Amino acid sequence: MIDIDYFKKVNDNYGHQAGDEVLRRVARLLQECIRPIDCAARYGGEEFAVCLYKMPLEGALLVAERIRACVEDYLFVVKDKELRVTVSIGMASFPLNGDTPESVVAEADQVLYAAKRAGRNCVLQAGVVYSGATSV
Ligand SMILES: Nc1nc2c(ncn2[C@@H]2O[C@H](COP(=O)(O)OP(=O)(O)OP(=O)(O)O)[C@@H](O)[C@H]2O)c(=O)[nH]1
Repeated sequence: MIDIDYFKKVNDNYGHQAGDEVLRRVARLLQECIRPIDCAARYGGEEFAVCLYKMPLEGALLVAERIRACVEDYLFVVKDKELRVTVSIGMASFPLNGDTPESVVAEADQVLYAAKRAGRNCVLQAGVVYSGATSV
């Protein structure tokens, strides 16, 4: 699960249409970071879900870190204004962290909120320290 950090500030500072454009651009960045067989979807609001098919955990962590860094490095240009955003990412693996789609998503959501509490702009997987963030 992937959530844009402090997205309310984007709306407040640049307007709702700029926020919409950032959402569209983040969606495209996600697509560019995954394989055609994988799936990226908007889950709601400023939250996205990425499903990596038959991906070992080490590989999934690399993809998640690539997504985090890709968004961090991207310069968004909206109505002649430049802005940057970051994302927090919570990872869960099937069947390690849940044996149904619902339980894996719920676990990823929990870890995502731990990533927010850990300071944002980081990738967390339950029990794994990554990107300098605090472990859950
Ligand atoms: N422009 C735009 N804004 C949206 C859309 N859906 C949700 N939002 C906004 O996303 C913002 C989410 O704000 P919060 O839930 O407070 O989270 P945040 O500001 O991203 O802060 P953290 O998640 O805690 O880092 C709200 O201001 C919503 O109005 C959308 O489709 N377009």
